[in-house]
Amino acid sequence: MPGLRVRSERMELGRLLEHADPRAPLAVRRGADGIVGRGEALRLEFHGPSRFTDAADAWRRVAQDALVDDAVGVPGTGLIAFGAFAFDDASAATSVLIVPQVVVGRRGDDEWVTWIGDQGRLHPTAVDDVRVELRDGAIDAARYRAVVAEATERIRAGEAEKIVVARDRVGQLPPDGDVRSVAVGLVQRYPDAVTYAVDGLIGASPETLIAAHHGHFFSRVLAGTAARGATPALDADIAESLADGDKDMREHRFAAASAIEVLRRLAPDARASEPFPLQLPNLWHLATDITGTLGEHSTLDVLALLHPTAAVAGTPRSAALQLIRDLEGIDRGRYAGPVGWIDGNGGGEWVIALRGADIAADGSIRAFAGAGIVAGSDPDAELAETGVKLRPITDALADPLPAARPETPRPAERLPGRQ
Ligand SMILES: C=C(O[C@H]1C=CC=C(C(=O)O)[C@@H]1O)C(=O)O
Repeated sequence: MPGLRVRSERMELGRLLEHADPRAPLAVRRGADGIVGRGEALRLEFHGPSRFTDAADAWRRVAQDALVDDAVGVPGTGLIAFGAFAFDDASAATSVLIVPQVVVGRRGDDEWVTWIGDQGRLHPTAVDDVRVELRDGAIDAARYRAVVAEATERIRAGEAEKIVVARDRVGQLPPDGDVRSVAVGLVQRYPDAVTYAVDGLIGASPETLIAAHHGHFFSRVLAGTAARGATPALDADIAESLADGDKDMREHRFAAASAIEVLRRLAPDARASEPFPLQLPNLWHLATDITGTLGEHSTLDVLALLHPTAAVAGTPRSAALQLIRDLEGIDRGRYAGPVGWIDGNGGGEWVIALRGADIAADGSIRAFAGAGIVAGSDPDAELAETGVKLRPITDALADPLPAARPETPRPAERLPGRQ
């Protein structure tokens, strides 16, 4: 196959998401910045345990053969692919790398368009509203409480120290529903999160698995959660007690340790912050930031080792993965897998596909949210926590284009025992 011809040039753009395909948007956005793609110049699919290493090898070949003329030269210009990967080695879900026919992007003051091949056209169209209500999926509230109780039993029995178990909600996109409006709603409400839309997977993730540019990387591990307080004083107390709390800190340390261990193997100079409370519009998380020098490693090579961290699987990893299969009893698909983009040098940005949903080709929607279970976890509290975590995608589907950003959390969503 002849190499892809890629050309990036500066161009003034309007609203980025208006350039995406309404039914199949490709986007990775944080606030005003981000990249948006349209069309497919190349689509590569992967399955099974070797999906990351197969993707890394295939991508190296594509990048080697590409003819790139990049007059802009900032992260996100030149050859890029959007990607989304299944959570579990045994998943039936397809993992993909998609090179669009056209990419538009903005980073600070830089705005550009990238043409891949000669089929791409700019075709901005106004974003339409779409409204979808989610309902119970395979794991309803009662079943989730039972799953959490069973997970704590298994932990007591010594089968694992931490298990992240999830529940699902489902819905149906109307024919010709404009999926871009969901992304717009997420960008508006969660400007500091990464809004992703790749091959039907859509959400606003606060958790960066690996972002690497010019050999330097950043990773943010999140685990340990509390809903926001209704007043500033309560909110400050909640953040403080989250950082002082034994259960959440244990839950966090398992996740941070799993990422630090892998990243130090790849980058001996990797440095980790102390855990700190991170404020999101709907909740607090405990966060650890890790930075260092990645050298020549492709971000896909990193994903092969780093995924799944104990923020989404558990500790020890293989025992937790088997327990997740047994206890949840459904295929997570691409929920909690890596989603993001990669450039021709292997740099890019991958977040964990959290706070979102997967929309299948027939319009069926499945949203997931999970919680880390350790000794002492309470089923009611974990159910409430997953309710708060489902809120970004639930709200974006129910009311994608709010006139103004909403703020304080709804009282019904406050987590038991915290306020
Ligand atoms: C598994 C999810 O969140 C993870 C990330 C942050 C905090 C988490 C927690 O406190 O349990 C989870 O580890 C999810 O949002 O579905």
